[in-house]
Amino acid sequence: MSQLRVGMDGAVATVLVDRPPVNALSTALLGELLAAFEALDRDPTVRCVVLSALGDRCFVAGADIREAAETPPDRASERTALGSQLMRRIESVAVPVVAAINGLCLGGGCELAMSADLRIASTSARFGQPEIRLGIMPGFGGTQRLPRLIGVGPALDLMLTGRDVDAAEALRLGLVSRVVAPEELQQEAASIAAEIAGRSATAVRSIKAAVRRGLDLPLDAGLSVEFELSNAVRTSADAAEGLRAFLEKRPPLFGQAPVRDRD
Ligand SMILES: CCCCCCCCCCCCC/C=C/C(=O)SCCNC(=O)CCNC(=O)[C@H](O)C(C)(C)COP(=O)(O)OP(=O)(O)OC[C@H]1O[C@@H](n2cnc3c(N)ncnc32)[C@H](O)[C@@H]1OP(=O)(O)O
Repeated sequence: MSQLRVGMDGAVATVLVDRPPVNALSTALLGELLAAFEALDRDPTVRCVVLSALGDRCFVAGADIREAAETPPDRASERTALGSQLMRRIESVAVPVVAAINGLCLGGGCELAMSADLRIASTSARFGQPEIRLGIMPGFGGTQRLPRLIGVGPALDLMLTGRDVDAAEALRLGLVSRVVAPEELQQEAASIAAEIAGRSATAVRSIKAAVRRGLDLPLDAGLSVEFELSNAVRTSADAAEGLRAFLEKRPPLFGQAPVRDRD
């Protein structure tokens, strides 16, 4: 039975994890998530994705410990590789992914949240990389993404102590960009996604591409990526429409999403 609920609301796709009791990432669930994001990335009608989970107790409480304990050590790397591949694939989706963290976001769950482009949380959310408590370490990208998001010191604090932090501290650290009441979370995520989906798809995709490609580059090379993409956007039909609409004091009517040529 599927452990994901994938739906569409206009140009916004929603991916909800549904694997009680804690939405632990089993190999099967990792595979379902990978297939879902690959399908969404091929769908030109999708302009933004919201990733969340059902209920208000757990976003994702980590990789499945029970499955891990039953996994022979010589097979463990297959699960780690699949988890890491999923996080990288989410990052490479052409449109923005908004993670709406509705509860416990631990270990592989925090790594999943960090593969999204932006994260919002409910006041009941908690974040951590407690792998060290189990005698293992993050393996789905946490040691690489967490320092990039919150700095080396705070990242090592969380990974070496295994402590978790509440939503307020996650906001202060920069791990999330907004915190709202639990009952407001899904609506907040939906309105952020709808706002993004209503913008020029060409400009939205180019901004994400420039940020993602620039993260791994020296500044001058990153500026070249921005220059290339910014010029392409500037000469797009959406740019002409956007500038004209401003001068005519009316809302712009942006065009269809560009068909993505697989890189
Ligand atoms: C796990 C490693 C997998 C990879 C294989 C090894 C390769 C090594 C490389 C590692 C690469 C993987 C990268 C990711 C790793 C991880 O994510 S490790 C796991 C990180 N998460 C945690 O450590 C959280 C563990 N859970 C808890 O701390 C608590 O359960 C909770 C989430 C805070 C909830 O607590 P509480 O409300 O008290 O309920 P519990 O009774 O503890 O739990 C309820 C039931 O849920 C089960 N459960 C909880 N977490 C998990 C989980 N991560 N996987 C599977 N099952 C989980 C728990 O056992 C309870 O079940 P029952 O006893 O049957 O009721």
